[in-house]
Amino acid sequence: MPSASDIFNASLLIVDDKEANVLLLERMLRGAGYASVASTTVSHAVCELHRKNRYDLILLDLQMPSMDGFQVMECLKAIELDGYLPVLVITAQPEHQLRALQAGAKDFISKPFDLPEVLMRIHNMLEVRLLHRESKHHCRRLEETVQELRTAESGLRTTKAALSKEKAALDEHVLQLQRANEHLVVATIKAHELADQIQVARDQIDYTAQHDALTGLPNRLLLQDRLGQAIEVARRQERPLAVMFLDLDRFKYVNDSLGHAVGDQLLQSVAQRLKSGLRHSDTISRQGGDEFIVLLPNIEHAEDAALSAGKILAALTPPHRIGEHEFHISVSIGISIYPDDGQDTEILLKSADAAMYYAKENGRNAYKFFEPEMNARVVRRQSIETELRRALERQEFVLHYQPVIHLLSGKTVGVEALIRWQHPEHGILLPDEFVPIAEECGLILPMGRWVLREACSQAQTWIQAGIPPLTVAINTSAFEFRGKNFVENIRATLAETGLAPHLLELEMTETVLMSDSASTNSVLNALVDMGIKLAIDDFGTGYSSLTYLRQYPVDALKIDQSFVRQMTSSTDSTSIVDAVINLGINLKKRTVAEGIETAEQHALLLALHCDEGQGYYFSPPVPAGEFAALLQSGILPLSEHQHRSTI
Ligand SMILES: Nc1nc2c(ncn2[C@@H]2O[C@@H]3COP(=O)(O)O[C@H]4[C@@H](O)[C@H](n5cnc6c(=O)[nH]c(N)nc65)O[C@@H]4COP(=O)(O)O[C@H]3[C@H]2O)c(=O)[nH]1
Repeated sequence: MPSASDIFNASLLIVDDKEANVLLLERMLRGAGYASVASTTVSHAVCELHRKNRYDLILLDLQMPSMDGFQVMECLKAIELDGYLPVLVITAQPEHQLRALQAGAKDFISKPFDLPEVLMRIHNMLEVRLLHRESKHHCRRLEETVQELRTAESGLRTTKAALSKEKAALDEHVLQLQRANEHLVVATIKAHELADQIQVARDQIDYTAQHDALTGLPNRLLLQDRLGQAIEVARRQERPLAVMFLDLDRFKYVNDSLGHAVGDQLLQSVAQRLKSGLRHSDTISRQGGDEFIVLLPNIEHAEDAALSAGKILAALTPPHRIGEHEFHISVSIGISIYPDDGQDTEILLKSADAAMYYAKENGRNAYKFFEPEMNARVVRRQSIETELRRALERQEFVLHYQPVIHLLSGKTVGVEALIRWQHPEHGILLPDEFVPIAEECGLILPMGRWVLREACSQAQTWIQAGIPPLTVAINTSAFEFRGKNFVENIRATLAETGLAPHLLELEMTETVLMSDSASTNSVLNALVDMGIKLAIDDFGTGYSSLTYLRQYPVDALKIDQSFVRQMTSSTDSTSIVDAVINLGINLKKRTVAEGIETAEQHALLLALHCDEGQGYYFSPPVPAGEFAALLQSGILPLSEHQHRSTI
């Protein structure tokens, strides 16, 4: 098997006509440790570059002007004479995926990018590529040796030495191999065994190319093949078949917080359970990441697929034990049926995928059959992604500001900046509609930098207008936090805008802190050394582990609004809020309640000694001008001396 260093030293070429995409991929690959990454935006140049450099992997965009990805592949075929194209195509159009595989590409990644998945696909493909090359090399050597034995030529002295007279006729040889300045090596070689070994190596190559390295399940290439065949059979026999798209619920959370090694073991355990819950004739494949596809070729009615889906949900219910951890992981399943929901592989997979999103939205751990209306959502999501790319350039983002109130004094002590997208057709879009998509396709990084600069310069503008300094809080996604120049960018932005570091607060979710790596520690410490404040957002909804609270220099805990909302009706929620506030008091961390909407909630939080709060009760998030007017008119009272310590 190729070693990790072989893989990370492999040569890669990125081909995309869009500079921004090239930069994003380059940065991502270099960040992941790949040492040799080249790129071009000129599709005409690819064949010449490959002829010269023989890349181990070419990441090829399909849609390029003048010479598209399909034409590039045709040209590469003339160079790769053994027919193995080391090409991973990148496409935003699902209808191109299968066509690209048929044209010789070995795999595809879809836009928007799912970064961990992209890295995993590249890693797996390089593993297969290098293994393929290594095996080819061995095959060639073995074939040469067999040939040499047969002709006993090329400077090697071979002695046919039968072990016994009867065996003399057999193809067993003793080789004395001696090249200039080398020791004599004596080897006994059986030609028929060599031939067997060659066959084993070939089988191994085929197997590796068609199976997922982590779980041993068929990969997407083999699934496409089997699904295509199953559709043919179903068409001839006029029978239905079912495709199930499975996505693990909250797997990213496990992977991000406990690391890839635990995530990998969990995926293996899930694969095992899936196998146990289905028939031998069914194909269970892993598509990459936490996505699996099941093909049920032998069903009588759609209801049979519902039975299988029910079995899968049940098989995954018992906890998975990984080392000292015990995990409960559920799955959302989308089901499409041939011929009603699609008559080819592509449409069936797309329909199952769309249905899976509905299963997720409807509470997870469930299955849903495809319905035609589900397509609309997928189309909207795709259009949002395309438009998101242009939104930054067209300056369609704005920040709204919500005051943070010191509960005891009633004074405004801070402000949270929240992004909005002024969409030319859909009007104002809230972050839940586009931030997750921006995270998936990497746009969260430039978007985050814009939010930081805009919020800091706005806060500084208010100070210059004579408003007493307020702490401005911004939301930081885990992706931004892990980005390379995160700390440097903040330092530069503060210097540029002139905002004092102690007036900036970064809100992050617990996931960021859970990664427990040396780099998390050093980034947090660098921020604190600069004087920046740190707050944990949505506190109470994640692990809320006491270990990291002690370990990291966090200033504030923001109590999730779901608890605040239920406080007056559920004693459990009140107990949780009370516990978080006490934790804050004991660990000397500020507590900030989110989503205060009523006087009753306000009074209860005051009684529980919560330090600060925000919510519609005081003010919704409003545009910058309106926020300044609320302060200047005294509707939001200000304090000359901001006090932000715990009560
Ligand atoms: N029902 C109710 N809601 C209230 C009340 N008071 C405030 N809210 C809403 O609660 C959310 C609080 O923000 P969050 O928990 O940080 O949750 C934020 C944050 O995680 C994320 N987000 C917002 N802006 C950014 C940004 O600039 N960058 C990143 N990475 N994420 C952002 O999107 C989430 C949602 O933001 P919004 O839609 O603006 O939703 C905001 C805010 O408008 C209330 O009294 N009742």
